[in-house]
Amino acid sequence: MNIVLVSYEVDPFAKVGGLADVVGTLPKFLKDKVDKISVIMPFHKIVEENIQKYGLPLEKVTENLYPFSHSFKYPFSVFKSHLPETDIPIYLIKNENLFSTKDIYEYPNKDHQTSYFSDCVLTFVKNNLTDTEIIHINDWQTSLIPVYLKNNYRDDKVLSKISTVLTIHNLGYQGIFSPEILSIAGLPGYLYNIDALEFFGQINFLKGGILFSDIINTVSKTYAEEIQTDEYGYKLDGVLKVRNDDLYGILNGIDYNQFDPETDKTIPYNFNKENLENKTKNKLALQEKSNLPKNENIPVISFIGRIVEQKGIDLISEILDYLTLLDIQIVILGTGEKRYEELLLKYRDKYPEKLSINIKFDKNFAQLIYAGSDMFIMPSKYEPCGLGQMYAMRYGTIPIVRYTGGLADTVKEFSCSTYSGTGFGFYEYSSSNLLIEILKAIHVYKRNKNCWNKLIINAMNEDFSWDKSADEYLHIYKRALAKKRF
Ligand SMILES: Nc1ncnc2c1ncn2[C@@H]1O[C@H](COP(=O)(O)OP(=O)(O)O[C@H]2O[C@H](CO)[C@@H](O)[C@H](O)[C@H]2O)[C@@H](O)[C@H]1O
Repeated sequence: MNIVLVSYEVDPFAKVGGLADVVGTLPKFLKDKVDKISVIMPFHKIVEENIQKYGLPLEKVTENLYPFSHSFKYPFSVFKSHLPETDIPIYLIKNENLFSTKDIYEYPNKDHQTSYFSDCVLTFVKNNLTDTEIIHINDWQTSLIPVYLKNNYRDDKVLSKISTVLTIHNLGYQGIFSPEILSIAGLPGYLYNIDALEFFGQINFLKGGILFSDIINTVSKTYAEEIQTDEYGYKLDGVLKVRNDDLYGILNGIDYNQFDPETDKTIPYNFNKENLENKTKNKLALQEKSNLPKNENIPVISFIGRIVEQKGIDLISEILDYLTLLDIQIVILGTGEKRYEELLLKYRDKYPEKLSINIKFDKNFAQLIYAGSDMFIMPSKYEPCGLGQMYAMRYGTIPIVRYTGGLADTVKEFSCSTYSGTGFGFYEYSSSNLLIEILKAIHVYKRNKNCWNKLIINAMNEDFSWDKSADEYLHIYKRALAKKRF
């Protein structure tokens, strides 16, 4: 089986969120189960910096290629590196003008950029990766690939043989643009049709991915169900229901080798279940780095993520005034919507002894937070899978979540009477529910140390490694090969 994964983000070449972790890790776990696996992504500006930072190789594979169908007849070149500590090739598609922004999602005409990229991928595959059997695309940015395949290249000797799998990491982002994009992208006008890419008078790239991919999956079982409902479907629930037979939910894993508190070189003190004193030392280091008073008895509650409504940031901001009355400290790391960033910074100025607000992207600081906090909050409005809660548990930090999507599939409600479970959670999306769960957790932390320590052990005993999920991907790849939709 020869597989090519295509993504806009791949860790460590370019990372904004969880998509990069998944595409940067999954191939490592599939490598020994398939004949060949490679990854393709855009050569974003940040990639050059990260290649140097991580000491990765870079060689030019080809240049002066032009996309077959796209109306932008700009040449592109392809460079090759590999995923760290593996021989898995990653091909980087380079065009000076289209992938030049500092932030990878900053380019003003994203429809031009992503459609150009999608057609370049297929041009490169046809020229250089002719034995490809499956293209595994991720999210709306790469969703035109199956659309090109099933419409423009259905008679092509190489490309017509390829099956496609689409992973939806977040249905909230769909790539909706004006209909002119069809002719710019060199796609047939008949696709402006309710049974194809038309979506309330516009063109929806993700809808194209859903309709034209052979198999679709999302990143947890619960989210796969939720997106078929009006509440979570973002107006694509009907289309997803049509594809219900080909829709799977496969929980993401995390890289247990890279994210291991016993060996992680990015944290000051390594620890394990038998040596939790070192977790406390990380807590003191975290307090120092966060400019908070150093005191191991004050519970530290953290949040890491994109500061957007999806992550329940509105709930957090609603209760900050109340939380600061308690004997706790809060550390927030993230970037996102300006209005929330500014609001959080205002609170930080009001309560500098209690709140540490860090508006930046910093992978090493994130590791210190996972290792040094006591509790990790993720009160998401919706959460396809969520990786933060898994990293937190791996580092003995107790998740407090809203039971939705992957959070419902990974966090088990803790009970002090049976000493079972791994965290705390609530169902109805409200700030008072979040507050109640935080208060419950603080109560256990302060009043019942035995119970809290058991909770830490339970969380650290969970297994979210990729092995099982990689087998499930193998299964859907086989199905995709068997089931080509024409
Ligand atoms: N400021 C910052 N500094 C350092 N690190 C930061 C950071 N902000 C975020 N991160 C890191 O980015 C990742 C976020 O991953 P998540 O899965 O929690 O959310 P995201 O919404 O991006 O992903 C989407 O895709 C993934 C993958 O499928 C799904 O799990 C998820 O539900 C879906 O919303 C984590 O590794 C986190 O540590």
